Amino acid sequence: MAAIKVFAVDIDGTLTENGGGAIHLAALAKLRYLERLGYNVVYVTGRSSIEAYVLAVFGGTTRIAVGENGGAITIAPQEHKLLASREKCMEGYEVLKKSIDGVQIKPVFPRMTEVVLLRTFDLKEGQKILEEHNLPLYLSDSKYAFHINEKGVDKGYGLAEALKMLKADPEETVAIGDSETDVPMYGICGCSIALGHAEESVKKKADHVVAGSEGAGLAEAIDYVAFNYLGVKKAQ
Ligand SMILES: O=C(O)COP(=O)(O)O
Ligand SMILES: [Mg+2]
Repeated sequence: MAAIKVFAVDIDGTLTENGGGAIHLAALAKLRYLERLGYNVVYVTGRSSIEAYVLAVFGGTTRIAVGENGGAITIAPQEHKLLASREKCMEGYEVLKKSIDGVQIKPVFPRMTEVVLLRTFDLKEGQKILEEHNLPLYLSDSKYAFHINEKGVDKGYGLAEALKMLKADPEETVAIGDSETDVPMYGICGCSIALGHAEESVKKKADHVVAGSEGAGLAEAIDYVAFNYLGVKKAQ
């Protein structure tokens, strides 16, 4: 593993204590400390990139925020790098709405490159319908929402763009998350960690799994990296 420079951190279920979004403060304190030590802590989330950017500002971490499941990167209040088209994703939404009952937009903060839906229908059935209509889109489940994104646009793609801005390499990056939407990050990073409540299919794709969940699991993951990759000695 190359020397670590960046921590790519998911938000919901990883930094937050519950589905309601409450931040695990001990984990946030550790992230801010990592930033003080000179590491870059970058949020990579299905939330809006603006929410993640604001969290980075108030939390004291790197002000490059990957949101919308990799479709949007916010680097300043008025500066966003858009990696996908919301219009194309809206086409998929219109098709799904006509084909399946219960397809509803989730009332989240505005999105620039994707569509966010309530988890109120069968995801596999939805994906089948997108394929039947030859739409270059895919559905994913962060456990907090369903996302319609353009094929090829995922957290790994968005993180890779953010790392270019930091002049950092994926090999020098640790990815920490809790759901299937984090797996594309695992695939490109030098070290990947899944939290304890993640599904087996997600844990299998990670280099390491911690016991703790939501927030506490992130704090445990940071300790794991510190002791195993940053040369920090465990107190005897
Ligand atoms: O899907 C969302 O809205 C948020 O999920 P994430 O922060 O776990 O990616
Ligand atoms: Mg998550």
